Amino acid sequence: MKVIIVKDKEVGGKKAYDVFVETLKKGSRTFGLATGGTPETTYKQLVNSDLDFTDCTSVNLDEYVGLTPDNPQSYNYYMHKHLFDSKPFKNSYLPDGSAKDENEEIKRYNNILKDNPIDLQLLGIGKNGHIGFNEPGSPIDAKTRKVHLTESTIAANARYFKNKDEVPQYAYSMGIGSIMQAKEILVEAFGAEKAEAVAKMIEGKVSPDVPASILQRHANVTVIVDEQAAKLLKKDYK
Ligand SMILES: O=P(O)(O)OC[C@H]1O[C@](O)(CO)[C@@H](O)[C@@H]1O
Repeated sequence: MKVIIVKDKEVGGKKAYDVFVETLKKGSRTFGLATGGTPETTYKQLVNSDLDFTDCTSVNLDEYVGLTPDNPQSYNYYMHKHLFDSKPFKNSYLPDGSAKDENEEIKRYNNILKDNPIDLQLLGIGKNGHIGFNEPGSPIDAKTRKVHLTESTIAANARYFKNKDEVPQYAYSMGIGSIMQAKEILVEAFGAEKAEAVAKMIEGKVSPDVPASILQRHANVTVIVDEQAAKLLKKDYK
């Protein structure tokens, strides 16, 4: 893993932007995208740049089950607000939280992933080490599936809802197996509350108990963390 420690999330967003520029130069055209607070500074950099994604495809990691794409708490809405409305892609795919037939929706999304191998996958990390919505204990070879969110994730994401009870209990998430298929992976983590998960991801034992630790087995991972999120790392990454 290549570890880059930056002062704060603003600088982190700029470094992530550089990774996007480099990978576009190499010919990357399919991007796996994440939501949540973490990638916001990255999307801000992309939006304020002259990069053009109109010949690119995006495939998002996850979506809440039960939310329609026009629901302001849905990840579909988030992506339009933070990226797609300013930087449209040729094709943008997200799981459809309002799909009537859940099994069909999962099949549809796995076919999308088969047809659109990801060049660069952007990831955040949950406080409990989740990537996408792959909570601790998730199988490491899983494809897209419906997952039950943990209390820790529901509590963390409640800040986007009126109250905790409004947070959906289930989500569709790309599995760890699908994430590991990406040619290149970029993980971002900012803030002290991510420090423990970051240390376990980079320096801990590889274990399904910390889904992000599986990334140690991927050949091309860059991690961008701010000083707070890096504070429990033992090795020197300068
Ligand atoms: O970036 P946040 O809001 O701290 O969330 C951590 C991660 O959990 C998720 O929200 C789960 O999908 C990711 O998208 C995100 O990067």
